[in-house]
Amino acid sequence: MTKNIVILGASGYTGAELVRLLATHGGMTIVALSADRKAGQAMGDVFPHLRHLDLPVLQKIETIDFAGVDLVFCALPHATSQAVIKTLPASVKVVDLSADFRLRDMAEYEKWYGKGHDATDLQAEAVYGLTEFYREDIAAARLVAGTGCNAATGQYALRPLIEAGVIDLDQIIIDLKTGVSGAGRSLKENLLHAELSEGAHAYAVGGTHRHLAEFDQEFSAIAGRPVTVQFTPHLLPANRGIIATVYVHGDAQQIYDTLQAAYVDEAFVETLPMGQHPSTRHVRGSNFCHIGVVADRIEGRAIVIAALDNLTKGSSGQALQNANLMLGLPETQGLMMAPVFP
Ligand SMILES: NC(=O)C1=CN([C@@H]2O[C@H](COP(=O)(O)OP(=O)(O)OC[C@H]3O[C@@H](n4cnc5c(N)ncnc54)[C@H](OP(=O)(O)O)[C@@H]3O)[C@@H](O)[C@H]2O)C=CC1
Ligand SMILES: CC(=O)N[C@@H](CCC(=O)OP(=O)(O)O)C(=O)O
Repeated sequence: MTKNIVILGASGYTGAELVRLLATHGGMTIVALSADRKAGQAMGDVFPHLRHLDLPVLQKIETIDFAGVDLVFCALPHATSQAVIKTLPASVKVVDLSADFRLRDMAEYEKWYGKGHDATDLQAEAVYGLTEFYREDIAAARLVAGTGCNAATGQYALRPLIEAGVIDLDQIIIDLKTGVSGAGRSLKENLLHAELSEGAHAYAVGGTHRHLAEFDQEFSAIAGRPVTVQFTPHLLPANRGIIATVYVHGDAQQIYDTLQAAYVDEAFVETLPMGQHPSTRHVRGSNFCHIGVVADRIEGRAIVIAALDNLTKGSSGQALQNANLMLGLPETQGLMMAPVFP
């Protein structure tokens, strides 16, 4: 018996990526797909790369019957997500891809997202969705909050190092580059080809990116004291992929050994041999995160580089990994595809 699945926001990038992943999963059946402006259209017309699949027509959320549904992937914008999830039957498990349930401190949510939370009771039960670090809680959860894609990349590089106490907690710089699909499919002037191609630029400079709230929350919890990192994202003229170059103070070999030991049994997080470093090209379309460590020429400093695909390990792949756990399926089911290269 396969599990009955609904994808809300299926006409967006992460929703479409979920459909792509579920096409070969084998243990989940899509029973409904939602859209807003594109409701009424066939998924294969909205996304011709999915044309070969036999899929339900896109429909408005309010017309979906959730009886018999095992799990909902909610790939809606922030704020819309919480308004919808709080109306779902309590029997339905939910993996939310938005930021609505990531932050435990509601004052922090209001500070970074500009409005109060409308589902604080649900927030209190939500589990943060970075699978490798919350595995047991995720398996038992009804509601899992997918992480920010930039936030995931930085955390894979840093969490084991903060936990092991092998880096200076007050000297962490995350310099991150991301492809444009992280911004979603809606039309925005700053995402036009002419604004993006043939160049790269920083954004949210000076500690203003909302994923800092996730870094603050998670790193401070691990360290048991406030940890504030410097973080600057850059937009690349690429569709998929995130690469974070993280500057830390600590012994490079010890840093390497710590990361290697932390991830040696993980199916999706690969620590490259010491001195090698990753590329977004080698994780594209896959659920893998590659991590590399290089000693800096300055004694006592190291560079840790992490790369993943924002639409797989950074969102939809992570969401499916979590859903597998929540539904009692093998964690890697439907996710072991090799990256697309070149
Ligand atoms: N893109 C990424 O790499 C990542 C995204 N996320 C998060 O995942 C979520 C989805 O992102 P993404 O797929 O990129 O976004 P898109 O903008 O590509 O898609 C948004 C989806 O939500 C639907 N939608 C928008 N407004 C409403 C509404 N008021 N009521 C009902 N449906 C609505 C859209 O329908 P329609 O188009 O038909 O109007 C579309 O299906 C967001 O919260 C995002 O922050 C998280 C990590 C990474
Ligand atoms: C390229 C780009 O714009 N990327 C987005 C992050 C995408 C993501 O993780 O989304 P949410 O946190 O919104 O869910 C950004 O940096 O704001």
